[in-house]
Amino acid sequence: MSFDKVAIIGLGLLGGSIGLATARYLPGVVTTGYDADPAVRARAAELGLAGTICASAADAVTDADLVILCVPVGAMGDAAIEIAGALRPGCVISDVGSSKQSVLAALNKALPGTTIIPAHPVAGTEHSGPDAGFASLFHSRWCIITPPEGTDSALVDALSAFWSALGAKVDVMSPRHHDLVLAVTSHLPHLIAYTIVGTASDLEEVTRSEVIKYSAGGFRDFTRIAASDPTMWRDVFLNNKEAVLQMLQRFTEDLTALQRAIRVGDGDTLFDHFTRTRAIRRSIIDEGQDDARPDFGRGDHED
Ligand SMILES: NC(=O)c1ccc[n+]([C@@H]2O[C@H](COP(=O)([O-])OP(=O)(O)OC[C@H]3O[C@@H](n4cnc5c(N)ncnc54)[C@H](O)[C@@H]3O)[C@@H](O)[C@H]2O)c1
Ligand SMILES: O=C(O)C(=O)C[C@]1(C(=O)O)C=C[C@@H](O)C=C1
Repeated sequence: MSFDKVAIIGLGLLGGSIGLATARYLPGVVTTGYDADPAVRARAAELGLAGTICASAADAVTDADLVILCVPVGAMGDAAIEIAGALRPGCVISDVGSSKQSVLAALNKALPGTTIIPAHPVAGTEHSGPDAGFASLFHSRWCIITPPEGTDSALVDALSAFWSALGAKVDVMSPRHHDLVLAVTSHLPHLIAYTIVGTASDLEEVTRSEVIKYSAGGFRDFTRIAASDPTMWRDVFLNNKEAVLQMLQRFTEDLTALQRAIRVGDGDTLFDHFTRTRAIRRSIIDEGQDDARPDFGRGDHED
């Protein structure tokens, strides 16, 4: 089976990119879109982010066989409540949220008896809004599908095929495991970036203009991440609290160990640690997981 009519709720970076990618790679699929913000709906219509931009969420989902919620994770429940009475029988509900356990719980609560198959394309940039979307966002990126136990495998296969058609590589895992893995690979790095950029801007002996003027490679990369959408990331931390706190505890212990090595002049510990982390970076590149596109994530891309 495959999905012929896809409704996209939330037309920012992710929703817009899904609409553009569907038009490009699945031209036979009909798309509808809705965003709670009228200005976003108007811009989405100008940019052609979906075939039809609807005036209500209920209108957008009426004929859909797949609905993808592309709103901040804290807004998933409300977005689902808005479409509850308008879904046609057999419609599959999915999403793109960065955390999965709380989203699944919110969707189950709002849409009892509906087939819910959460997903998370691990692809994005620090930009948000309808102008940030582009069709190639998902190329060679992982999309993690987290079906609840007992989900019809034909529907999971159909959702996998949809994401593969948009260029993604698909993996399936439990919502709980997803949240633990992403806590260390995505959520903690964002928290660290938000912290270090804030720390640098609060220093008394180093002026803010010096921080901006002398921000060489390392700090500059942190500022890119720290420019990510505040609403999205507030919601991620509030919704993946336990896994993030678990990883943060472990990180703090490891940071303290390196702090001690610096204080006591233990060069071997520092050297061994840096050698191990360099090997991890090299294996990411060997697996083709590095951004192949020059300047990807800095606002420039091939579209
Ligand atoms: N930005 C990334 O890098 C990235 C990557 C992967 C997944 N995600 C996830 O994708 C989701 C969307 O993120 P984004 O970057 O596209 O955000 P975005 O800010 O670009 O777009 C979100 C849109 O949702 C709309 N919205 C909010 N509440 C709504 C509601 N109840 N009904 C309809 N529309 C509503 C907003 O008006 C906004 O236009 C989030 O859950 C995020 O965690 C983001
Ligand atoms: O490249 C970036 O700007 C991102 O932060 C993208 C990123 C990530 O951490 O990898 C951010 C959040 C998402 O849920 C998925 C992808």
